[in-house]
Amino acid sequence: MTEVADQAEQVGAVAAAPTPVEVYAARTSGLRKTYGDTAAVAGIDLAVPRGAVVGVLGPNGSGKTTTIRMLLGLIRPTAGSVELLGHALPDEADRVLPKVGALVEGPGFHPFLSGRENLLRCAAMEPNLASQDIRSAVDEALRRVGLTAAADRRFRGYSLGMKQRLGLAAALLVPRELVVLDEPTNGLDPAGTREIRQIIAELHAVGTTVLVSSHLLAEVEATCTHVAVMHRGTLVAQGGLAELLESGGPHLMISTSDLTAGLDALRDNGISARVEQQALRVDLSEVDAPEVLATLVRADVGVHEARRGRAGLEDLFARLTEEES
Ligand SMILES: Nc1ncnc2c1ncn2[C@@H]1O[C@H](COP(=O)(O)OP(=O)(O)OP(=O)(O)O)[C@@H](O)[C@H]1O
Repeated sequence: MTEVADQAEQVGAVAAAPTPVEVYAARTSGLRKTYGDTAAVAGIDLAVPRGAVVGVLGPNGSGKTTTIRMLLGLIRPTAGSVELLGHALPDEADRVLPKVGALVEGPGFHPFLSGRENLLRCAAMEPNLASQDIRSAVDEALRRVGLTAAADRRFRGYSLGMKQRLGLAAALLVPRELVVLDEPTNGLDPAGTREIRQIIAELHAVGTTVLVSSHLLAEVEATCTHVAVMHRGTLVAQGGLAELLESGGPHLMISTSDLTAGLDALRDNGISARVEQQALRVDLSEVDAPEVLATLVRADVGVHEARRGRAGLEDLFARLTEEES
């Protein structure tokens, strides 16, 4: 497992002077939540580096939402601790939560008020927003999520995607140091999904840390600098996306004149291979590329092209969360 914590600890050690806690926007230690006999989250040490865009991935029921709710102080952990922007939760919640924007399931908007009216109510509760700035902050947040035209319609009539956008607008009412988004693309069409990607990129560009849970691996691969993979309430991997993908191991994709003959030749020589996208795919963790090619040539299998590939996030995710059965 590639540990972000290790890297961050090293950064802290080299920098020496600043408080090491500043390396993280969020950190948990032994964080656990049980419901009866079910451990929704089974004691995790999550480390979210400042300035990163961290994608929290995991199959249904793996504990993503429960983790996010504990991070935001919405539910109380059974055990373990949470630190946000260097402050312990829940003791220092009042100090730190105004700096954290969040989009979590079921935002409590009023169904009979318009989107704008709902946001005005949210804005009035923001301690870091002066009353004379409320109107312009609401207008800007509505514009940013593409809701200006629908701003004066009742929330009750909003589509799921519009409700998501309004939740995001509430999270973005004031500049935040950390933005936490639970499944932000839920209910959005491809254009809406692209807009969320754009908003995350904008937040990242100004140094905001973003923690985003998602089922969409391609989305995470395109937007995130780091990933945390959850499975059955545990954290099975966390770290920089590039390093984690690298740890997935390189492979060779070979186009040949005869896939079946190629597959047989490799297997006869103890090299495991499979057919993928009309090519032979050979894992290079136990054999090197020249040996693979020499084996094919010896068996008189024509090699048209051979190129090294890296495991994608989908491969990595499948490997980490495969059921043992
Ligand atoms: N309030 C609760 N009472 C009982 N069990 C719960 C409660 N909340 C969550 N769980 C259980 O805890 C586990 C983790 O749920 P959680 O919602 O955190 O997973 P998730 O990864 O967010 O799933 P999904 O991707 O489906 O949203 C599941 O088995 C779920 O049924």
